[in-house]
Amino acid sequence: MDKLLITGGRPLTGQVRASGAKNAALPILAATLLAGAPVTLGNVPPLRDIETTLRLLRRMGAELELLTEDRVAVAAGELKSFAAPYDLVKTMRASILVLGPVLARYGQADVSLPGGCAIGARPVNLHLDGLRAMGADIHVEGGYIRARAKRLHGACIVMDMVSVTGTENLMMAATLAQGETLIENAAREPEVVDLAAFLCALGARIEGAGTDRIRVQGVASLGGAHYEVMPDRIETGTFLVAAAMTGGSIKVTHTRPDLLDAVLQKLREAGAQIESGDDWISLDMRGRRPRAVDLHTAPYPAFPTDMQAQFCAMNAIAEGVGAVTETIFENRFMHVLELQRMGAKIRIEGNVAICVGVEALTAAPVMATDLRASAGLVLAGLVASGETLIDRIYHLDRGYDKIEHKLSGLGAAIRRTSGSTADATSGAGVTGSPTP
Ligand SMILES: CC(=O)N[C@H]1[C@@H](OP(=O)(O)OP(=O)(O)OC[C@H]2O[C@@H](n3ccc(=O)[nH]c3=O)[C@H](O)[C@@H]2O)O[C@H](CO)[C@@H](O)[C@@H]1O
Ligand SMILES: C=C(OP(=O)(O)O)C(=O)O
Repeated sequence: MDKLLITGGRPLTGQVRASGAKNAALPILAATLLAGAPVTLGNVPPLRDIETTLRLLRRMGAELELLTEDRVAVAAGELKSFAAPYDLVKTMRASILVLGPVLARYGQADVSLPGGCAIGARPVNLHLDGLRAMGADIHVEGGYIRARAKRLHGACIVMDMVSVTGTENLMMAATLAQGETLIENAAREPEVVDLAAFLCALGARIEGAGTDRIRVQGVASLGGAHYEVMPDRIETGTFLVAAAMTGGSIKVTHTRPDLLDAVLQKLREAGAQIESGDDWISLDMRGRRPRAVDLHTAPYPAFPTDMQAQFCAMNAIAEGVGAVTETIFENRFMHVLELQRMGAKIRIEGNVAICVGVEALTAAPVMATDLRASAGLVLAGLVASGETLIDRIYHLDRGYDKIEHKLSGLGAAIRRTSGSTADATSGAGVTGSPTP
């Protein structure tokens, strides 16, 4: 099993390119199942989750061609299977995103329940309730969601909670439903907007994406298109926090500053000097230690839960006391236990992690428990004295494109080790390329 070995203490400097957004590419790939003609996608990040999705699409009968590392052609003319089996779904919750498209287009879908995971229970009741309101007959048996419908019809759906993939599933299903669907209390995340733009490029009629009220007029069929996936705001934010923690100065290119307002505001509070242009963000700490920040996670445009672990790592070595409140997932502080092992002074009170910053962390062997917890540990390793060994980095590979290459390009001492040996060359074992 691969691990990351990091020697802390080097300020990050230089320029790094953001990859395409995992959380936009996953629903867009699922949406290709709605397309009646071939689709090509660009800026698709080469990640483990993308590989899994491509495997799932191929298993269902889609024809895939990897044009370059980040460009893929998908022809999903006629599927031969309407099932998303457990062996693929168990590794990636986003597989639930095939439910809406397949049901809408083929009138049947059998999707394995994704189950709980390290960050919380993550039920899918809102997805199922919304599809039922659109006329689907849905049973959950043997761990599978079995959904049937002659043709979905439009409905007015008020979502009890803001759900990103819930909104995406219902919006995709509504594109081929009979009549109008109104989704109230919809997620406003930029990835929902990117998916809507892709669906509109296929011929869907969607208004209001990016607001909490999305209106979809169903059409009889969708065509094909070429589409470029938006940049990854969470990867961008992760690099910026890494620079802030190490007292560095970096520029992230091919990104979207307008999508990171809440994150940039907290970095400014921490003492970072930030500048931005249309597609770049620069951060300069001028060698200073960051100040601890208070924050609350909440749906977009508020502070993203997917950046919470990285800010916990920053608070761990910051000056002062910072309180981080997690309001989205009930169990998203797994990284705190590992940070404590590196000397962080953090205590958890309910859904708040209160951190008294220490001057330095010390390296320790630590265990990655989920995707962003892993990112938090990588950042801690970049500032800890000594060599930090991070185990179970397959979580990290789900969502970060060649993170060790990108960080070493910024001057970090980080390398991947394979299997039981801890002496592999830098970057060995990168599993980034999608292999459909
Ligand atoms: C692939 C993808 O885009 N993943 C993102 C998506 O996950 P995901 O879409 O799974 O997260 P949701 O927005 O659905 O979850 C928000 C909250 O709603 C609850 N809930 C959700 C659905 C449901 O049917 N019932 C229910 O109770 C969840 O348990 C959670 O407490 O949004 C999360 C919140 O921004 C991010 O952390 C994930 O990175
Ligand atoms: C929780 C995340 O992803 P997923 O919903 O795919 O588990 C994430 O990207 O931080």
